[in-house]
Amino acid sequence: MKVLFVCTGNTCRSPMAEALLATKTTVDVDSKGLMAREGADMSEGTKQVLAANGIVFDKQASNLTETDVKAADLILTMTRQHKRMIQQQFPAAIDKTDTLKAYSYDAFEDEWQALKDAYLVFEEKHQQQVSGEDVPLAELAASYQAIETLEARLPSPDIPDPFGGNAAVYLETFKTIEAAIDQLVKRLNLTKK
Ligand SMILES: N[C@@H](Cc1ccc(OP(=O)(O)O)cc1)C(=O)O
Repeated sequence: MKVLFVCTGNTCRSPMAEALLATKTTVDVDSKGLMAREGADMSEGTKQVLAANGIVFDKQASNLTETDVKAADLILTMTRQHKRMIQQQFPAAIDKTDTLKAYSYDAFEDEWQALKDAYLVFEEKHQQQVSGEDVPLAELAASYQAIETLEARLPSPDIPDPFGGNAAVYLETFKTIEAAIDQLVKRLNLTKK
């Protein structure tokens, strides 16, 4: 199995994900950027946070190609925008592309289900009102409020770019990615090193 991580510059987030997965498991892994400067070194913050966590890793940035997309079994992006860009450029990759977080945490299943249920309740009340039934406005408002509350609680699947941030920002990004990678290892039942 081949896992491919994708971010913007291929100098911060996707190299961290690649380094972590390569250190923890025997799976075939690579990383690419969507707007990378070909040959660029990893950012200083990335080098430092990897070294501080005992990870020996080196990488030169490069851009995602059709060959990479074809060779990968699973393409995991750092944000929903990366996912959309890949799906636009390489429509054949749709079924094997997701954000790292949503895929690793199995798309936050419980939270999504609660939100779907809340939409159904709201839709039903709305339909009743449209078809002339006497639905109290407060009831309609309350079911809409429930949707907003659940949406606000839904964790974002995006991992923001630490580029230009200080060591604390890089460490936070590293921790977020490491937690997601640990989930990924469990979900895919990968062989640990
Ligand atoms: N591509 C630009 C900007 C950039 C760099 C890194 C970056 O972070 P990441 O590698 O996590 O996408 C985002 C954008 C550069 O190399 O300077």
